[in-house]
Amino acid sequence: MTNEGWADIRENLRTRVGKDNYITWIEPLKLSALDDGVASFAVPTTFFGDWVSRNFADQILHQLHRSGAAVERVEFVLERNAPALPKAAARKRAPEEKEVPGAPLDGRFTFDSFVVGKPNELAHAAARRVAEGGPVTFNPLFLYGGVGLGKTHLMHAVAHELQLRQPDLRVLYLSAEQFMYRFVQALRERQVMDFKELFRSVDVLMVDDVQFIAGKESTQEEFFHTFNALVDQNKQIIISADRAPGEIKGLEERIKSRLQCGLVVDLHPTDYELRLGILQQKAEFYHTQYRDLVIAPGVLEFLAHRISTNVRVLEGALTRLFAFASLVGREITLELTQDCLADILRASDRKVTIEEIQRKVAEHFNIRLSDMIGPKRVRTIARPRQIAMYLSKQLTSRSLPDIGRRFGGRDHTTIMHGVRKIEELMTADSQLSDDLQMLKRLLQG
Ligand SMILES: Nc1ncnc2c1ncn2[C@@H]1O[C@H](COP(=O)(O)OP(=O)(O)OP(=O)(O)O)[C@@H](O)[C@H]1O
Repeated sequence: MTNEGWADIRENLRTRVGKDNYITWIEPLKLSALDDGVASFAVPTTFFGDWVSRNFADQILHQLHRSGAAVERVEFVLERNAPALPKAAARKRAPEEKEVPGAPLDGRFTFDSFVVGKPNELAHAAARRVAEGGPVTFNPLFLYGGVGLGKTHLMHAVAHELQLRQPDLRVLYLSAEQFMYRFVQALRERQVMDFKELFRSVDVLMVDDVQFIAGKESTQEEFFHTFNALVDQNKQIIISADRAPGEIKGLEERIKSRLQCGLVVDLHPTDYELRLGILQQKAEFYHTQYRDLVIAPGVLEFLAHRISTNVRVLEGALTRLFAFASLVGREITLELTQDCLADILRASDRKVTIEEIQRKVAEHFNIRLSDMIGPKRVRTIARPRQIAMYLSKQLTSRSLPDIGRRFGGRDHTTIMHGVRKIEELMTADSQLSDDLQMLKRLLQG
């Protein structure tokens, strides 16, 4: 195989790893040798080689296999050490194949790089089961959870794994938005039959962020038929959304009920241990990149504690921290972390809302949420209401009139009275002060 042959194969990787990854990591690779089943690629730096090896080696190998090359292993060698490829090497043509035109998969989103903890263990186990590619046991697998909790990561991991285990499987991953876009395009170009045929011919269909089609009638209709056709053929479907099927407003009832037919699992917000695990994994990786950087004890723990919004923010913070520390050539201390990430840390300070406070307090005292804003004056209701007023003053930056408005339009003097009452009682009543401590802990995460 020549570098020209490699260039053809490389093109197939473009759709799999995404444009950005392709330009950064795949395009610069030069095939330098193909001997004894080992394909050697010349890379500009050791870090570059490490990264490509960790993230894309499997896919490169897979594509080489598909092209018919007799390769068992790929390796990445520094450019200056790399042997030159003989110019006259034979070239094998890639067999004609009908590709399933899905969205690109991110090569970094694999099961290996997914850290499992209590909040995501069920979703991970379900995704793993599907990735094994055995008989379809639950259809669809419906994954849901808040922003940046790993839904897309898990879906891509399933797709990678399936493609590795069963290269001939037609796996189609795309977002609901892309599904709609393609459908509209097919309508416009009068190619709806082709569209239907394509979507009904896949073995595994993955649709990310399905909430997007809520309220879009004809797209929903088409999605419904595609869904049914695939389920009828016993083809696996994986769907993700930001909330449970029943809670997606604007989604037709018949779709909601179909989506609930299989296994519905949620990714819970991360807990401290999971965040720390993710940070440790990423830091370990960065160490291979910035070998001289020292990270002081306690820094990762500090970040895991302070940044509880989502994993994407956590990752961004660590990337910035390592890049910054390597630029200034200093140890990553707590102080440097606080300086470098001041904006992220500020934005991540947990913001508690009055509604959340009312809900938690109502739950804690076993009263109705509506009583928080209602007129009842009996003590069993009035006292929790005052506690909620007190916590609203303490934990949010809202003014008294503003808090009053959220407590059923009460006057700011009523709120002030409530706050003072609790301050007074709290010094003498240890039960009350325990309740307050616990509620604060619950609310502040
Ligand atoms: N458990 C985990 N282990 C390692 N990385 C994770 C984990 N969970 C999330 N991430 C990382 O966090 C980032 C965001 O994850 P992902 O894109 O999968 O989120 P999402 O749930 O699809 O969010 P959105 O709803 O915004 O699309 C990714 O870089 C992903 O690799």
